[in-house]
Amino acid sequence: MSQLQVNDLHVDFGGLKAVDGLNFSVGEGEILCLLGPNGAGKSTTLDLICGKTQPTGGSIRFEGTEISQLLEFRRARLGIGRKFQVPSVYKELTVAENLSVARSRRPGMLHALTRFALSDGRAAVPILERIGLEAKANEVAGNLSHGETQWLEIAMLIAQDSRLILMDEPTAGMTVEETGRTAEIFRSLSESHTLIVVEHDMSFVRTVADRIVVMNRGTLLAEGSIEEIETNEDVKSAYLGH
Ligand SMILES: Nc1ncnc2c1ncn2[C@@H]1O[C@H](COP(=O)(O)OP(=O)(O)OP(=O)(O)O)[C@@H](O)[C@H]1O
Repeated sequence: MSQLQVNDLHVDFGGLKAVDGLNFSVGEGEILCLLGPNGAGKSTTLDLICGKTQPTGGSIRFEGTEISQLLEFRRARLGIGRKFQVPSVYKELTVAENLSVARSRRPGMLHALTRFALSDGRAAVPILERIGLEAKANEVAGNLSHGETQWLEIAMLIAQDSRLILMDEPTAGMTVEETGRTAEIFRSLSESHTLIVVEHDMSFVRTVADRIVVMNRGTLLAEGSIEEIETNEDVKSAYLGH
């Protein structure tokens, strides 16, 4: 059964149909890359899934629950995490402290830090090992490189128990080495997490994607493997048309 099912999804911004009858699904542990020309509705689709934007019609089911009318924080509690292009890490806190803040879903940073000191200290280690930041646990987040900051944000989503992680251009601004490391992290994460990734870097997509969904004008244009997408005539003309 699919972990996420999007059916006939719509959103209308003052007459502009940014998402217009979109259908697709994602299986547990799958890495789905969302492609499409500028303005196709990819970021808006992530906004609709995480609850940043409310749809004007259609259904989104996550692990069998209809979530399309739930507020963003409720969807986060159910296990949907969104990584934005501008990282939301606390630059003055250490890497481990950032994980502690993410782990505590209750508001209030002081509460989170106290909890970390008392009980959560060791919980951060396996997450940091997975993401390759274990040597940086006590480093202040403001000192991390661009790539490390992005990985910390992914670690924070794992720490807050996100099972479905949505990412918008995660490799933007990364060096070739950081992009390669990010691909390794994604492949390892997919053993336990589902990822939906909007990404323009086709060599990265080729490395990580289990399946690709191509959007155009708010709707699904094509879906399949990288080979199927690259030879699809509708996809070629949609990109050329822009
Ligand atoms: N909050 C909003 N209010 C009004 N229009 C919006 C809003 N968000 C997005 N749009 C419009 O909806 C359309 C789809 O935008 P979206 O950002 O989802 O496209 P995209 O496929 O992610 O494009 P890109 O690859 O350029 O980021 C665009 O025409 C955009 O201008």
